[in-house]
Amino acid sequence: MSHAPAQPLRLSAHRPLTGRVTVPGDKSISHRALMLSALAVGESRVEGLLEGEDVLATAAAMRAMGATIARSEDGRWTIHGVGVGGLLQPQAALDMGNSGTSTRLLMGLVASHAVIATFTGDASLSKRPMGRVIEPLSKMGAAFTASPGAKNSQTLPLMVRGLVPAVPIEYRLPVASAQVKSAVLLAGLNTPGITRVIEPVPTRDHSERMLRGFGAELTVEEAGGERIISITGEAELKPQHIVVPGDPSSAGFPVVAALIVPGSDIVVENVGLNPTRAGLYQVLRAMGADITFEKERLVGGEPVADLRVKASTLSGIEPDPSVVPSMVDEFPILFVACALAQGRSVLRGLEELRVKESDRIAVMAEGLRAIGAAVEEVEDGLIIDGTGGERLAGGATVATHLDHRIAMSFAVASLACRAPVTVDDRAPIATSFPIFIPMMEGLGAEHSEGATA
Ligand SMILES: O=C(O)C1=C[C@@H](OP(=O)(O)O)[C@@H](O)[C@H](O)C1
Ligand SMILES: C=C(OP(=O)(O)O)C(=O)O
Repeated sequence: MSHAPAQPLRLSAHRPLTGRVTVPGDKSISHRALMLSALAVGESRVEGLLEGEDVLATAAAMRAMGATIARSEDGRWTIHGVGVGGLLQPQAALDMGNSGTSTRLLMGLVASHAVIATFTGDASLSKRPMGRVIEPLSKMGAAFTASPGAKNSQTLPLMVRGLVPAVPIEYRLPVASAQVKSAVLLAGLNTPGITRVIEPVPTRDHSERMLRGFGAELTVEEAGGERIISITGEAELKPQHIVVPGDPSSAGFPVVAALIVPGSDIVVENVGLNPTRAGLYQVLRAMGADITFEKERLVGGEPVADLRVKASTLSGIEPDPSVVPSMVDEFPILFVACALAQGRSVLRGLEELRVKESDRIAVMAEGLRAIGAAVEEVEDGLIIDGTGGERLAGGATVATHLDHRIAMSFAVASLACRAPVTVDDRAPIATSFPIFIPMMEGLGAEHSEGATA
């Protein structure tokens, strides 16, 4: 991706956004569906799998370690697993592309298998911290080796040698990270005895839900605000039929677009609203957003609704930091909403945003300022003085730094600018939301002249 010529993107809206759209499947659930199906004995089927580059990296890695994974023409996926303990030695390095989730969760799986795997990634992923999984997985017995001469021993490329049998641990998460939690639980799957993770702050619980769904023995206790998750190892997973709900993180882009383009009225169908993921919608509603949840239902054991969204006058907000884990990937698009709201927004407790695909605090601050927003960057977040619904100047080119959420956030911001914003490279969008541009066009957004290259 980093070697291809950059493909700029410019979106604009000359009329209200209208219509009904469906966002692709949830990225977090899609990764886990492939991994657990690949460890079950027999054939699992997955509907609604996100066919984004990050998830395809997980599929390729699971194939390289022995699973048979096929997509049928109707978009359903079938996976024949190898059984817990049955992962095979991959014959080449596992290329994780841009995907932190694939890397950290798969390191967990490899940690307790008789496998040596080298993990590589793109320029963005190769800067992201892996110490957070190296620490607990080393305690379980895995060995991590950086390339000879590497400046940093905690970034990709890294070679991981699993240990069989691995050692069960009790691990208190030092950062609120579902990826670290999941890495330890997945390592625990093939580890004798009970592996325990203590979560001081709840994070997305898709791993717990799905591990149980596949038949693993997993308990969750709540004590003094903490969650204690225990998994009994050497589990046998039974194949499942999984229906993946739409991704609430992806839905954030059309939702905010409809809120900020005057007169808009749209429906985003089939959006997953697991409480550990739905913080954005809670915060937007508290800002005055007109969002109604229609046809609330359960899909694949996860709460889902159709979101009806009408353009709204938004007020600035200071969300409680406890909401952060439930919307950690949605802050870039929330910053855009805040830049157009009435009054000041104080968004803090966001230090984790600095270690995502880009430093999302710094990159959003720079881009928002370039398009005319009043933004102050602080160590753990942004303070934004909104325009009160006035359009931003726009006109600038913003750098995406191989970060899909930055690209989509500024493509949406462009809809509320006097002159369109040029997003320097649209390619990263394919990691999580390959149909983002046609979907926005379907709602009435347009490519500006000369920007369809
Ligand atoms: O477990 C997951 O699927 C994810 C967890 C979050 O990362 P952290 O665990 O690093 O916060 C999130 O940012 C990422 O997009 C997906
Ligand atoms: C942080 C993200 O993903 P990952 O960590 O899997 O790269 C994201 O999708 O915003």
